[in-house]
Amino acid sequence: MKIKNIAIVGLGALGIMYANHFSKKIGKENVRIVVNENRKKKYEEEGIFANRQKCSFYYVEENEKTEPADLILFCVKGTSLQSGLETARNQIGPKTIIISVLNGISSEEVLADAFGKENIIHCVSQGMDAVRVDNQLNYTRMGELRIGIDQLSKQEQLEAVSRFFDQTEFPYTIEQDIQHRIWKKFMMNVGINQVLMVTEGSYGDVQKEGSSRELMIQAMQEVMPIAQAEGINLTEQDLQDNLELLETLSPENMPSMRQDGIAKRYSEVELFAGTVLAKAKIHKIEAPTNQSLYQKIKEIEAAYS
Ligand SMILES: NC(=O)C1=CN([C@@H]2O[C@H](COP(=O)(O)OP(=O)(O)OC[C@H]3O[C@@H](n4cnc5c(N)ncnc54)[C@H](OP(=O)(O)O)[C@@H]3O)[C@@H](O)[C@H]2O)C=CC1
Ligand SMILES: CC(C)(CO)C(=O)C(=O)O
Repeated sequence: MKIKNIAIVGLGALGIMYANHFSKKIGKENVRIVVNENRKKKYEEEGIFANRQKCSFYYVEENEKTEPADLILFCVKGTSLQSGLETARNQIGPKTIIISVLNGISSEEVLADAFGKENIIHCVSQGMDAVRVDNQLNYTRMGELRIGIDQLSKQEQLEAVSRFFDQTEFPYTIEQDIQHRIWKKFMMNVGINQVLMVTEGSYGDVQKEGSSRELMIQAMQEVMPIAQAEGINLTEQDLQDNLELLETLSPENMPSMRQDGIAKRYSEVELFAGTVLAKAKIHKIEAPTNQSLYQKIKEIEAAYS
């Protein structure tokens, strides 16, 4: 199994970064950006820029019948995953390997329900400082994808992805326990993303001691007993590791959810506090900080004009 082409659904902060990288490495004709007619028109008219350089991308319309892609990357927000599934449908065949870079703990399940679980490689994207405003993406750190499999039968697909990433000099790490990694990142997002959306802050505000940092840590701590109840051994050490990773981010940058707040886009709160609260209820665990963040974020969104 050799990956020769890929499809990308969602040309936002991460989608632009990955599309730009792979287009340069394997030729833009092998990197399909799957879009509807309106998005294609907009992207072609306005252009897409990565670090102020105009990108050259190959757009494929979602209703076009083509050969299935060898690999597809889902780079939409959780709020658009359902529409992303429809956009992707014509790109996915029985051998297409599927990767979701979405935050949260549920996108792989949603994709498995739609396309089967056989070809899904689990993934976490982390360590980037990508900031997108409209068609302009800026970043200094591309971060990496952490990938892994939930069953041994997927070893061949994992190896194919690994060879492709090596060939294209794409940063990645193979995780032995990908579920743990996904929950660890989830804990981080539950803290950083939600608190900085509510406080309208940037990473610098939670890198120093103070009320924002305290709130962030409280929100993260509430994830731990829930993870334990779900059979994931998330510990205080994982929280400390997340705090260390946070130190590496540029103080003036901000997480994707704060970028949503600025752009008055509906956020991924359902992937974060929404999920924490749903699971807390099942396991009869208190999560007051997430309850309060959930309400505040919903109030912010209700005030969008
Ligand atoms: N930004 C970051 O630094 C990081 C983000 N993540 C996660 O990665 C995921 C993607 O985030 P991010 O890149 O910031 O998201 P963005 O909001 O920047 O981009 C999402 C893009 O998907 C497009 N889109 C939505 N629906 C469709 C569709 N049906 N077909 C094609 N395109 C579609 C949107 O277009 P339109 O605007 O027209 O709706 C938008 O351009 C999220 O889950 C996020 O939490 C993870 C780590 C870091
Ligand atoms: C970890 C962080 C905060 C930045 O990489 C992220 O995942 C996001 O912005 O959604």
